[in-house]
Amino acid sequence: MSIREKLDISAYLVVGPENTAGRPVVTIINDALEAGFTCVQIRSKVASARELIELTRQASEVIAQAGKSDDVALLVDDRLDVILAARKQGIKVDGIHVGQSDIPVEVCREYLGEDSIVGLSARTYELFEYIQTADVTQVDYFGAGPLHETQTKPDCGLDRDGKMVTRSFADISKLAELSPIPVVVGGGVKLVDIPPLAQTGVHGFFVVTAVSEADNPKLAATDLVKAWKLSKHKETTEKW
Ligand SMILES: Cc1ncc(COP(=O)(O)OP(=O)(O)O)c(N)n1
Ligand SMILES: Cc1ncsc1CCOP(=O)(O)O
Ligand SMILES: [Mg+2]
Repeated sequence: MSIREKLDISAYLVVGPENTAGRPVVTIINDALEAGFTCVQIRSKVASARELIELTRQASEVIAQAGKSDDVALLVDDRLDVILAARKQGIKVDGIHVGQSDIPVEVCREYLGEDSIVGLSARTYELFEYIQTADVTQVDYFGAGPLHETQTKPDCGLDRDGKMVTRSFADISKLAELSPIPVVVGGGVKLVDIPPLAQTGVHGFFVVTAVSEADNPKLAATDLVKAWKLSKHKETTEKW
């Protein structure tokens, strides 16, 4: 089974060198892997292409060292060029995450191939209509949010009138119900948000700050994974 078919976005780390309070990105990724995170995305708005390729190499190696190359997907935000260059150097990169104004998903699919993962950020305005009508034939999951305003992405959730729209748990439940593909929610997600988020029916959460800027990233990541699993377990047992 390809990693695309196995994709697990339940605990998804997004990280770049500008988010780690000076610590190496690869150390944060290692902590998250040990804690049970299931998906990793390299995202940097400041790193050069060469730096991104190197970060991707290190991330791929640390996933391999943990014996998780077939289970934990490694994606890069925005940079199709970086992924293609990394692959050319023999680095295992599993896919891309793009937003509404990035390279179109069809182009990503064409260049990356059928076994790769293509994630897409949902549009902010008229979100519910969009999620039901968007062409998702080339898309593996929607990224949605923000749950809360966040410094990591100040333009996140800006509506057409420039106003910030955060999503309530009721909105997110509706999103999970209407979306034809899995949804992962991020933007200001903290430990306290995990139990209600798990109950909405989305497939997972993504975080930058809650792990990569924590005093103890491994402990923070472990608590997030535990909270998600416990909430999901409770949901299953309560059904019976
Ligand atoms: C999992 C996930 N969801 C959403 C985003 C945001 O992507 P995008 O809209 O392209 O914005 P930037 O991250 O490029 O600023 C994401 N990266 N990951
Ligand atoms: C919504 C979003 N998309 C990419 S990064 C990001 C913000 C993540 O927020 P936080 O740093 O609070 O986890
Ligand atoms: Mg983008």
